[in-house]
Amino acid sequence: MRPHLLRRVRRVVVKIGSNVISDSDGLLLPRMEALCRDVAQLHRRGIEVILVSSGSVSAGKGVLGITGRPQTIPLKQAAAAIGQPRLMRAYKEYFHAEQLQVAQVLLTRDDLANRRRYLNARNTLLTLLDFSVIPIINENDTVVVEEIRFGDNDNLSAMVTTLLEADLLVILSDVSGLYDRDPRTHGDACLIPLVERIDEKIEAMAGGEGSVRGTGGMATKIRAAKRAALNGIASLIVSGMENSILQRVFDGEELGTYFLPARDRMTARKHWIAFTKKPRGKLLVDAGARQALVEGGKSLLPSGVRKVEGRFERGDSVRLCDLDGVEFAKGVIGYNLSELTRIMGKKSSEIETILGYKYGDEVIHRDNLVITAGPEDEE
Ligand SMILES: Nc1ncnc2c1ncn2[C@@H]1O[C@H](COP(=O)(O)OP(=O)(O)O)[C@@H](O)[C@H]1O
Ligand SMILES: N[C@@H](CCC(=O)OP(=O)(O)O)C(=O)O
Repeated sequence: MRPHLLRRVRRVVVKIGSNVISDSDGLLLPRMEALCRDVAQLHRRGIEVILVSSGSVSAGKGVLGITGRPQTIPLKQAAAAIGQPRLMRAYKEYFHAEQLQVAQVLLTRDDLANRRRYLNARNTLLTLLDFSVIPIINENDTVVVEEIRFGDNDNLSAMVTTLLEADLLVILSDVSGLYDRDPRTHGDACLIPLVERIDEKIEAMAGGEGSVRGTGGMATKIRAAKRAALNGIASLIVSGMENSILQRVFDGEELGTYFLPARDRMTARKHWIAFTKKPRGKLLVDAGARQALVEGGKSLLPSGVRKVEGRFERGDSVRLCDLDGVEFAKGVIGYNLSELTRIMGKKSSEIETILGYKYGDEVIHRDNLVITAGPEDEE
C-alpha cells in the first residue's frame, strides 16, 4: 500500500530533529551534508521539499558555555540567536553544492493563527517553491513568548504541512519510528510499521518528554501526525540517522512508522471557509466565471468579477453570487475591497500595472473556494 501512496506525493514537509543533526558538541556537519544530498535527490525526482529544521539552540549553546539543556528562556533564546545563522550557513553550503538555493523562514504560532498572516506565509512559501528554492523553517525562538510559541518543531511541521497542503509529513528522528514502548528504556520494544488511526492506545505508547537536545519526545510527534491526519495528510516517522533515508523511503522500502490520513484532504479547511468564517462581502460574477468555478473547479480571476459589495480585507471570507445575486460559493479573498474595485473586469496580466504589485493572478484561489448550495445570511 505504501509505495502506491508515496508515488502520488508531489510536496513533502521534512522535519529534522535536533538529535539528528547535533550532539553535545554542536552541529553534526557530515550528517547535515548527507541529508542535504538526500533532499536534493528527492527534489530531482520532481518532489517539492520544505524543511522544518531544529538545531539552532544546539548549534549556539556552546558559545555560551552550556553543555546540557539551556536552563532559562533567555539563555535558550540567546543560544538560538547564535545558532540559527550557523545552521543556515551549513544548509546554504551543502545545498549550494547540489545546485539548490535555500531560504530561511522563521515563524511564530501567531503568524499562522491570524488568517491574513497565514495566507501571507503561505504565499511566500509557495513562491519560494515556484522558484525551486528549499524553504528552511524554524520557530522564531528569539522573539517568542509562551503565548505565541509553537512549543516544538513537531507541531510547527504539522502546521506547515497543512498550511501548504503537502501530501506527506516526514519526521526524521533519532529513533526508527514509533515503538510500542520507549525503546530507550525497553530493549524489547517493537516497531509499529503502520498506524491506521491515532487513538488513545497509540498516544499512550509515547513516553514523556524528549532527550537533552530534543524537545518533545515521541508524544509531540504523535500529536503532529494526528494533526496532519485530521487534515487528510499522511505522516511518516523514520530514522534520520541512516544514510539516504528519504531515497530509500521513496524507493519503496517499508521503513519507520506510517500514519494514514483520517479523511479526505481539504475537508476541514473547506468546512471552515463554508461554515466558520463570517462573510464580509459579496462579489457578483458573470456567467462564464460561475461556470468555470462550479463546473471547471477553477480559481476566480478578476476578469469575471462584475460588482463588489461589503467591506473586506485580504484574507476575509466573501460570498460569490451570480448576476441575479444568488449565492453559489464562498471563498477567502486575496485582495481587499479597494484593490478589487480597481482590478475587477481586468485581465490578471494587468493587475500589477494597475496596483503596482500583485499577490497572485487569482482573486480567490480554488483552494480557498467552496461551492455552497444556496444563499445564506451574512450574520
Ligand atoms: N514509543 C516510543 N517509540 C519511539 N520513541 C519513543 C517512544 N517513547 C518515547 N520515545 C523517545 O522519543 C525520542 C525522540 O524524541 P526527541 O528526543 O524529542 O527527538 P527529536 O530531536 O528527533 O525531536 C526517542 O529518542 C525515544 O527515546
Ligand atoms: N527551535 C528549536 C527546536 C525545538 C525543537 O522542537 O527541537 P526538536 O524536538 O529536536 O525538534 C531549535 O532550533 O533548537
